[in-house]
Amino acid sequence: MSDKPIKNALYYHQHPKPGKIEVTPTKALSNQTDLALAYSPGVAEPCLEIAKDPSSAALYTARSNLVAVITNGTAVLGLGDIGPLASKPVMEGKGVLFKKFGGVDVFDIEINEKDPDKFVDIVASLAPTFGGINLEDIKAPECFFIEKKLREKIDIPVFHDDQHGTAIITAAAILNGLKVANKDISTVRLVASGAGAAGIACLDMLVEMGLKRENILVSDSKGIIHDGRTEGMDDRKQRYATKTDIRTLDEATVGADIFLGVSRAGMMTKDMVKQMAKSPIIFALANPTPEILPEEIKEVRDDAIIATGRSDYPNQVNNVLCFPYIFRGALDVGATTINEEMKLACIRALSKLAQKAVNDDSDSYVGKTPVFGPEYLIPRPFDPNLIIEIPLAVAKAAMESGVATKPIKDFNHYRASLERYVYRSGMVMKPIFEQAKLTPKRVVYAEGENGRVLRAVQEIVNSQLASPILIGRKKVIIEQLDRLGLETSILDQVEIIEPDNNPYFRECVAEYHKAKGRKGVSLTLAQNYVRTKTTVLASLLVKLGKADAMICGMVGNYHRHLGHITDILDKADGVKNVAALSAISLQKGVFFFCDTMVNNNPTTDELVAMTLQSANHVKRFGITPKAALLSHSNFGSANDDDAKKMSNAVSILHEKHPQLEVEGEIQADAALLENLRKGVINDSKLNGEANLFIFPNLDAANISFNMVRILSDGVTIGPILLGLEKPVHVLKPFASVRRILNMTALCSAEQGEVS
Ligand SMILES: NC(=O)C1=CN([C@@H]2O[C@H](COP(=O)(O)OP(=O)(O)OC[C@H]3O[C@@H](n4cnc5c(N)ncnc54)[C@H](OP(=O)(O)O)[C@@H]3O)[C@@H](O)[C@H]2O)C=CC1
Ligand SMILES: CC(=O)C(=O)O
Ligand SMILES: [Mg+2]
Repeated sequence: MSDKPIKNALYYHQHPKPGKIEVTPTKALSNQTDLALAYSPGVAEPCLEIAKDPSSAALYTARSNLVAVITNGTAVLGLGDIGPLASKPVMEGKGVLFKKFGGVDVFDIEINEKDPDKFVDIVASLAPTFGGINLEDIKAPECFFIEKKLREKIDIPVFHDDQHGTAIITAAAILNGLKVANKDISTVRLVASGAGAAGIACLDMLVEMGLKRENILVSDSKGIIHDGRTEGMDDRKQRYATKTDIRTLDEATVGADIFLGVSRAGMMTKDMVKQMAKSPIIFALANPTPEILPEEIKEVRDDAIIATGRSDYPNQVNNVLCFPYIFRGALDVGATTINEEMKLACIRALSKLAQKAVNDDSDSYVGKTPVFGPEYLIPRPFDPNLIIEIPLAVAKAAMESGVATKPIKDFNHYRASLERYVYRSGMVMKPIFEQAKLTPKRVVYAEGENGRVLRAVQEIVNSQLASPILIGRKKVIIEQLDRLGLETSILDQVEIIEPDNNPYFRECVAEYHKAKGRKGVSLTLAQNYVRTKTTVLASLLVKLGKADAMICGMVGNYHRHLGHITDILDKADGVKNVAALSAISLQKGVFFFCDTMVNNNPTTDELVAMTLQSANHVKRFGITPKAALLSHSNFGSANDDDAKKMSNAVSILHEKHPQLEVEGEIQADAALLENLRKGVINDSKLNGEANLFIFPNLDAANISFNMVRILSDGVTIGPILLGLEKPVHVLKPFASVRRILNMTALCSAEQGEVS
């Protein structure tokens, strides 16, 4: 790695506050009564209940959803024994993944103790706090002893992620790789580099799946593990000590079908790759730098099936595909352990999920459906099916194998409860990103010198979400990239348009003068605007077809930007007015608000139009729109003009668009709560909870959205500008890098002609 991405990673970890996680209370503590319940005297009641019946801790505390990620820092990724303190970013990272992907709460615990007996005692003594223990990055062979002892001592699931998580994912991906290569597990020859925690566990699992022990050669830091070797051996390595004259990895790879790297960076060479069998399966899983990089393999073989542990290559074989979900399933049934049956269920579910990706029409997410094959052996970490299918399979296996203390009675209900995690994890943008990568557009950024824009552009270039065009001074952009620790090489894939040296200057001025000449803008003034107002220039580039979409608003006033844009760009065909749609992804789901930015007091017709436009946009997220036209009035309970215009708009929508689930005029609580709604009317066209709120005026929409945004910890998207001829979005000055990325993806994902 050069030091630029490293600086970027340091910035990420440092801002907006140090680290990656925090602890958030789940109960209000807002008055004297709350205080008396949460703390003394009320807190004594659950304490006494738990003292009487320990299982009631699951009812009165966070224990049953709380997992400890525990390490002593002796084998941190492939970085070696860097100690417990230095391992903390990895452990916090595991915590984030547990929470984001599986809804599991985590305390990361870094223990300064290498003695295995003492370490076991410390961890075992923590069991009352947790519903499960996830051991992480503890070196072999101590990790085997530690895990075994802990499993004997405590009756909550103990899982060593580097062993079993890695083994589960690797087994699923190798089974699928063999299917793609059309090879049989019982006859293939495998060479492993690494016989530590991950290595031995992967081999044990593959043997359980049918790989012949005699077809395996393993190498560690002392060379090939062979019969009679004594140096650096332990019981587990001994099981893979083969009768062989081969002593080096180089010799071992001749004719091998599979290479499994769970050791260190750079252990495999191109020469080794060359001498492997036809369609070799090469899993270089060391983190952060694999045993060999995919591009090096591709230089010498075009038939290799490749996986790494990283997210920037296809086939990320990483235990993140396992631990959030296996724990989710285990915790949900109160499993006392994670047993072989649960691990096998996880392997089968993972492998099936990837194989299912064959033109799968059932996928409710729009955008590219990955197709099972050499570049897609295993689901991707953001696959929303993981949180549904894996815990279901694990929970069933726990029940069938008799280790579930809280068996699930209704699996349909359980499935539905898992679906809610999909939105919690910010996966709402997934279909948009997938579509964006298929149809990347030329997106022009009016504030191309802005630091957050440049950070976003780095990711946009890396992930090929769009072809960025930056408006700004090249010299300043380079200085900014350097200051921010970003790669200046991204500029190879970015077009820069300098306002003072603009190759389209004449065309832009002519176009602007055409639009504004009869509105008091002289030719000289037009020249001045094109040179000095970057939003004007960006809009002109879109108008002239030099860019497909635009993003602005990092500096200045929203309406001033919007004014410049609407001076130049037309509305889409048939559209009367533009409007802004803002979304927020909350624990309960994703909710859309319209119009949060543009129209002060929309008319009935404008409300109808914005409901339809918003509903179309909601569908782009793979979500069925359920619209509510909100009011202070509930189905005629008030009789003023504001209530009537909402009611009239709903009548038009019911008549002309009967397929749309829409209701109103309706109060916000009745829009969200079906029971409340049913108490007023019994023929509602809206089922369940509304997710698209259309407001009677700008004040109501803007105030409500900002209130929800600040009072919740939701991920916000937007404002999405609806109704223009081209995708153009005005952000707010506080827009984060993530927001810019999301809005860029929306621009690229917009269907329609690219000029
Ligand atoms: N993609 C994924 O999901 C995962 C990847 N990993 C990666 O796998 C690697 C190993 O992790 P883990 O098993 O936990 O660590 P361990 O420390 O338990 O094992 C490391 C293994 O690598 C071997 N090794 C170290 N240096 C060399 C060398 N120069 N030549 C040959 N072998 C060497 C060690 O040999 P010896 O036994 O002689 O010390 C040992 O067998 C790491 O890079 C880690 O990031 C781990 C878990 C999950
Ligand atoms: C992924 C992981 O757990 C590791 O590399 O150690
Ligand atoms: Mg690890």
